[in-house]
Amino acid sequence: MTKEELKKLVIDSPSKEFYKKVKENWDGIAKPLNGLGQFETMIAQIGAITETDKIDISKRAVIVMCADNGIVEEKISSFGYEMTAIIAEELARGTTSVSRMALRAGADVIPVNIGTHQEEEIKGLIQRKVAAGTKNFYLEPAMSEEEVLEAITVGVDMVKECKERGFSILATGELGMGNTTTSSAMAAALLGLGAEEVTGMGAGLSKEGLARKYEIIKGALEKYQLRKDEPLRILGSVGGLDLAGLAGVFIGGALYHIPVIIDGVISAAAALTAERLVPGVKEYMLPSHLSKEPAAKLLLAELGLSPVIDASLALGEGTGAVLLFPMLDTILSVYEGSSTFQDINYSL
Ligand SMILES: O=C(O)c1ccc[n+]([C@@H]2O[C@H](COP(=O)([O-])O)[C@@H](O)[C@H]2O)c1
Ligand SMILES: Cc1cc2nc[nH]c2cc1C
Repeated sequence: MTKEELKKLVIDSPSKEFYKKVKENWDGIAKPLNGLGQFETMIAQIGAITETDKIDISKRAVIVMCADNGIVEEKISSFGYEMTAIIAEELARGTTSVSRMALRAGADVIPVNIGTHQEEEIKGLIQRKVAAGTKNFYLEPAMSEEEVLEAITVGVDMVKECKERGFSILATGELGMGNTTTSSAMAAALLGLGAEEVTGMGAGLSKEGLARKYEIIKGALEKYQLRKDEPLRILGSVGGLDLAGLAGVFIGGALYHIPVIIDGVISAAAALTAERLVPGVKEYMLPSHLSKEPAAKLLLAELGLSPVIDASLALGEGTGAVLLFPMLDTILSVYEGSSTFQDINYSL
């Protein structure tokens, strides 16, 4: 996709008619009005996106974008390129946290190599490598504009393929050491905040490590002088291939009318980037959990979304997003099978 094609994308609003129809179905169920709170509106939103009041989210997947970040060379993470490769292999084997959770939740795992550092192919991952990791953004921009656009296109295309394969809902996930630094830097730029307001411990850091992470992000923000309204330049300067790919997944969800679940801080940074790139995309997003990373809350608030799980998760891979599936299943069992006021011969 070119920059011009991206700019020209127009997103239709999800169907107001089906939103209303689903809400009316909820209101007919013999329970307190809006008793299932935000879950009722989530189901209505899914109905509006998929244009039906017969909600079916049985064919589901989590897309896990795997990539490396050159910024790990600045020791902002306790782990380096080797750990991305190790966990990516585990992902391919089905032995990572998200693999286990997806298995239980009835979701397929779609692991995508959008840019790991090693030259060798990681078997079992879908090969969509845009580059062998990004550049160290403390020294030079992480990616060229062409790379950013190519990574966004990978994400959009993955959703197109999922649509063709009959998936009706998608969760987002990622894997890549250093990506809480890229996400924090992006959050600071997108929200106009300082490094200390948005930066957390990532996958675990010492006190000194955290202080260095602040300094690196602060230095980059000074270096690039990013404005809130230039999402493409923000991605290229301090972002990552996983983030750009996930922004593409959110855009793809809106284009192909598939609800896309946001995961943790990296996914949330990609979600806000997608909305800034193509306004209207956020209507196709579902929040899941509130990551322990401080930027997550700020990013979700900017999108006007409130997560339903608050459990200090800080794992990534799409684990929090996958956790929403069994919750939605439980809620749908009420939507599909509960007695209505009519069934109990009660008129409101
Ligand atoms: O999703 C989150 O909110 C999240 C929070 C903390 C850590 N992570 C995961 O940990 C890795 C990044 O941690 P770090 O410290 O290397 O930036 C990456 O693989 C993420 O999937 C993810
Ligand atoms: C072991 C490990 C597993 C992960 N999964 C996602 N990010 C990760 C980071 C680490 C360090």
